[in-house]
Amino acid sequence: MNYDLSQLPERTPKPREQGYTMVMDKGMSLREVEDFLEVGEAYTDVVKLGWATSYVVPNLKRKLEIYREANIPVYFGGTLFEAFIIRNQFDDYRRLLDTYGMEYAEVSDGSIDLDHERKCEYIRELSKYVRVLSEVGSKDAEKIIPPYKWISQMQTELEAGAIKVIGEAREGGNVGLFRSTGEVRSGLVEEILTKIPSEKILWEAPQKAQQVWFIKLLGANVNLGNIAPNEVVSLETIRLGLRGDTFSHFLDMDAVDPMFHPAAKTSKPGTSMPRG
Ligand SMILES: C=C(OP(=O)(O)O)C(=O)O
Ligand SMILES: O=S([O-])[O-]
Repeated sequence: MNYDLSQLPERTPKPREQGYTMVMDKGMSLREVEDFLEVGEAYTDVVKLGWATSYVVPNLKRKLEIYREANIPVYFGGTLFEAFIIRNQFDDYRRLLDTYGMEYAEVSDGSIDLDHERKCEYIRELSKYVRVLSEVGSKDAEKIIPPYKWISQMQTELEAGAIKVIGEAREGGNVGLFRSTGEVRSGLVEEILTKIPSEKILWEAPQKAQQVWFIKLLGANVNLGNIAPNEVVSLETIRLGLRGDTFSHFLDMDAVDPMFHPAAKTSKPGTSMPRG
């Protein structure tokens, strides 16, 4: 960090198992990746090449090399996995992972109806070769999966070998974990957390209000995903309580200047905490 500041929540150091930031690259140029890494490298744990953009982007090999040089693992979006599966090309998908030297893969069923036992077989098979992130939740806003199903799918996918389970939100943050307005399905999240340890879950939370909600609930080291590359530094400040949204959240009120104690605030108007 550039200077000292007290009372910050402790962030897990890289390589992290917890406190993950998963960034979504939906087609950045090589130069954009380099620029992004200049500021985002320290705060990025894994990059997803969104859905099937890896089929289309030029210079894919070089792009993967640049991320590799920065020690940031990359995986192809789950939609690409689904695009191979629906075409009966699972063996081709495995070869693709091999050809590009991928160390991570996502197994999802956000756009297809996949028998759950079969999904677990794919997780078991791929986890022999790569670290598997499996995703629960549909991309279809009409398909509301009840909490008990989220939980049983997450449990069985972790048992099948997934290192983490991803909660679906899409790039917009308006399905799966969220309502169409972007509001968190808080009852769903709280119910999931009664059964699945939060360090095993990577919550897709592309909108700032969603990131804030999870950080307030689960702390600075919650795993968050589908973060836009140009939001990574902002997210880090929110994790640290250095943006208005979480400004007071991590402070020990006994250690702050008494002028800013809530009691002082009510008795002396005009000395309230600055918002920023
Ligand atoms: C993020 C998305 O999907 P994937 O996990 O396939 O990248 C999406 O469809 O918005
Ligand atoms: O919709 S819920 O689970 O808050």
